[in-house]
Amino acid sequence: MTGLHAHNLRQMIDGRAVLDDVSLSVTPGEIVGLVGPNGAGKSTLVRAMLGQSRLAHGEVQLGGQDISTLSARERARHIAYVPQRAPDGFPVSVFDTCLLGRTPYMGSRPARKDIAIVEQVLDQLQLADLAFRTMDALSGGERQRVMLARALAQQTPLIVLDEPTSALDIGNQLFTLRLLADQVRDQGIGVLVAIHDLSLAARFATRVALLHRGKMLAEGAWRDTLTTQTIRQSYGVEAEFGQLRDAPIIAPFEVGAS
Ligand SMILES: Nc1ncnc2c1ncn2[C@@H]1O[C@H](COP(=O)(O)OP(=O)(O)OP(=O)(O)O)[C@@H](O)[C@H]1O
Repeated sequence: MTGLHAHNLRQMIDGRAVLDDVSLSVTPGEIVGLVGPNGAGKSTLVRAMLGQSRLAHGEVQLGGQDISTLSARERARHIAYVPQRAPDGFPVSVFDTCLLGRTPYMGSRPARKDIAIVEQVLDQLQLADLAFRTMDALSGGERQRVMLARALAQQTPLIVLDEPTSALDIGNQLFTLRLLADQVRDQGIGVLVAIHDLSLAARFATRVALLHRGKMLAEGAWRDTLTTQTIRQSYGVEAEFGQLRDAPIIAPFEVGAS
């Protein structure tokens, strides 16, 4: 059971279509970058793809099965989710928060293997020094990195992340995207990441999907998806394109272009 496929999703909120005939897939070995302006429907689509939404139309399939027919435990063995906002104010240690990622595999208590995996992930994310701090005693960026650690500890073939770099400094943004790219290359996992930074999306995503007002405006290689015209239409800005070393740079210049 691997690929995640959303077919023709339509979701209504207060009589308005917040997702309108949206299809999107993520399969092992790729990073799909989901971009679009505020309110475009990225988080709504992410939640729908996790099987958490009531849809007016369409279906989400995980490995060919309707995701809504799978138990929470089955889903959690296949998809790890990093939410947009890490919950704050709960006095649980970083270590125990990451251990929650092992829940889909655990009985009533963690096995030695679960502990070892959490230790390894905390080392990998350079969070070992914070392991016994409680989540409510962390900065916003630290909490966000712990949520990523929890997802990695889940060891799933798919990871879905909703703006995992929004609270991170530039070093940790790069570290996070590189780490995801390495996991895709070395472990063959599939990643769906909603992200605002178009340069990072273009640089790290194997495919980019641009959502605008609940519809999929463009999807494919970043050069085809993120064009002067699609950025103008969706974000209302004039963007300039450049390249530094091998990295594409997409910078907004003028507002009010739509
Ligand atoms: N519970 C709700 N009640 C009413 N409207 C909602 C609700 N949840 C989401 N919406 C609306 O649905 C639309 C899509 O929201 P969503 O959070 O998916 O956007 P987004 O692309 O993730 O935005 P952002 O980049 O700001 O995080 C928005 O117009 C939002 O106001």
